[in-house]
Amino acid sequence: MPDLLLKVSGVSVTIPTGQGTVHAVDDATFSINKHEIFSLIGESGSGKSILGQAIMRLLPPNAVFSGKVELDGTEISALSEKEMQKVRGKTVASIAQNPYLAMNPGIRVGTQIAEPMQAHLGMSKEDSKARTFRALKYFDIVPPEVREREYPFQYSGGMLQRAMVAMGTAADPELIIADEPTKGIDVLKKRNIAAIFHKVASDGCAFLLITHDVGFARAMSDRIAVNYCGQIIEIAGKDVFFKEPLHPYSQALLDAVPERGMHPIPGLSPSMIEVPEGCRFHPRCPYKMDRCLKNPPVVDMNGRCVRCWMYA
Ligand SMILES: Nc1ncnc2c1ncn2[C@@H]1O[C@H](COP(=O)(O)OP(=O)(O)OP(=O)(O)O)[C@@H](O)[C@H]1O
Ligand code: NI
Repeated sequence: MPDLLLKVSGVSVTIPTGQGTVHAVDDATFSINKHEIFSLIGESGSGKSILGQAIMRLLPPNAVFSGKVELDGTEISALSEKEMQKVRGKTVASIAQNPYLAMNPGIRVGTQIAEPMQAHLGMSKEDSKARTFRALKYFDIVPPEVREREYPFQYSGGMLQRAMVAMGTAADPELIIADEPTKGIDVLKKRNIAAIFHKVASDGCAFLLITHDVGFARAMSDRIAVNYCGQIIEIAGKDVFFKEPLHPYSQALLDAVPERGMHPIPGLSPSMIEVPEGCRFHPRCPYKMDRCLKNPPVVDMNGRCVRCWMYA
């Protein structure tokens, strides 16, 4: 048995708004093993980021959470906010999407990297400084003694991105949640990010990658989960998934990537407030049957899961 790290069981999140209740996440169930790179893909607005926020306990204040999240045997969804603060950054860290927003422009980069080590690992200033030097060198931000003292505006975009990863990994977390790490960056920088993540992963850290960049997910992941309209509709090993996606939405999603002819998915993305009854994909599905108006079961085929009547 692989070593279980994160277990998410029946997690749902709703957010009340002036227009109605947003069903952002519905019944999310999956797990991530130690050292594993697990990607959550799916179209914009399908609830990927909210699921990441639910795990980190960083949801919008009015969001309503239910379900259970366990990390390394601890039920983190039941911790007090104070206890959760100790977990955040230490056991599970997130890497923000936009380094320009995530870094404090008025504080030296070295100080920002050292801070989580002092806060979460109780390291002395000297030790954290030595580790920061190592981290800067590790991520090719050189010379460290100069770069450490610089402010974010003195960094290039790529360097800032690497500094963000250095910040996220400074306290040696076991799991990193990276939401859209390739958003708005060019192919070359994307390769850099992939290389950095692989490097961190090979040192034993697991990843939850949240992305609608199917190519990036393919290059990075051990396993893939597909999100549609707030629900995970398929979970599979990367190779089998790309060879033979089972859920009709997964098939449509892969047909929509440039390498496969960019065939658009027919129909419109559903509302997250008035979600379709039964299978949420049925209004757009070419294989629709009568029973698709009822909630489909999650069919488990030796660890490969698909939420679809065709396989029930
Ligand atoms: N603070 C909020 N208040 C109300 N609704 C929200 C809030 N944040 C997100 N939502 C809604 O929750 C749903 C899921 O949003 P989420 O950001 O998780 O999607 P996503 O899959 O990450 O999309 P993207 O790929 O564009 O980042 C959307 O319908 C969104 O409008
Ligand atoms: Ni998002």
